[in-house]
Amino acid sequence: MIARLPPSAGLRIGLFGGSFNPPHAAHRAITLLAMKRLHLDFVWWIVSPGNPLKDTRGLPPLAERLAAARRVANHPRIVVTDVEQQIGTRYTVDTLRYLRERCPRARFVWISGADVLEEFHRWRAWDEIFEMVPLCFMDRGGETLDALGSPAAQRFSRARWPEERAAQLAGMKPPAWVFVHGMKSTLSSSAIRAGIAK
Ligand SMILES: Nc1ncnc2c1ncn2[C@@H]1O[C@H](COP(=O)(O)OP(=O)(O)OP(=O)(O)O)[C@@H](O)[C@H]1O
Ligand SMILES: O=C(O)c1ccc[n+]([C@@H]2O[C@H](COP(=O)([O-])O)[C@@H](O)[C@H]2O)c1
Repeated sequence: MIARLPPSAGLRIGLFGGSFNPPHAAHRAITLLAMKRLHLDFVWWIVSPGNPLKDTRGLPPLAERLAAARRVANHPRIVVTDVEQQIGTRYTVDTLRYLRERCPRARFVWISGADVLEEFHRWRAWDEIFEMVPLCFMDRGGETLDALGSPAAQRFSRARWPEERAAQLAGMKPPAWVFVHGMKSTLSSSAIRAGIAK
C-alpha cells in the first residue's frame, strides 16, 4: 500500500504518535515547543488506529479522532495523518520503517511525552527504534524521575544529549535522544474523558 503523505524531501520532520482520545491543548503545546527547540519544519501527528498496549474497546473511530486532531492542531506546520491505518499497522517500528523507505530525504525525529519513555521497553523492537531515528522526550507533570530512570533511558544513557543540543538532534546519527524540560503539563486525555479537565 502506498500511503498519501505530505511533501518531506530535505525537511526536518517531527513524528508525534498518539491515540488522541481526545486531542488536547498539551498535545499542541508540546508540538510547538518541540518544533522550536528541535528546529523542525513540520510535525506530523500520527493518529493511531489503536495503541497495542492499551485496551482499545470504546476508542472512538479513527475518522472522528482525526477530525478532532485537525481542529486542535490548527497550525500550518502541523500535519495530521492516518498513515498507520493506510499501511495497516499499530506498531511504531513498522511506521518508521515505512516512512524512512518512502521519504529517504526527510530527517525524522520521533517525539513522545515522558510517560512513553517510562514504558518504552515494552514497545515492539524498541531498541531497534533507538537505532532508527533520533528521539525526543518531552517532560510531563509527575513523570520526570520515573522516565529518566526507566530501562530504556538507562540502556541508552550514553546516547542522551544535553538539551542544549536539541537543535542538532534531527541531524544526528541514531542512537541519539534528548529529554526536553520546560513544560510540565499534567493535562491528559484520560482526565478529559473523566470530566476533570478540558
Ligand atoms: N501533558 C502532556 N505532557 C507531555 N506529553 C504529553 C501530554 N499529554 C500527552 N502527551 C504525549 O502525547 C502523546 C500522545 O498521547 P495520548 O494521545 O495518549 O494522550 P494522553 O493525554 O497521554 O492520553 P491518555 O490519558 O488517554 O493516556 C504521547 O507521546 C504522550 O506522552
Ligand atoms: O509500537 C509499539 O509497540 C507501541 C506501543 C505503545 C504505543 N505505541 C505508540 O505510542 C504512541 C502514543 O500512544 P498513546 O496511546 O499513549 O497516545 C502511539 O503512536 C502508539 O502507536 C507504540
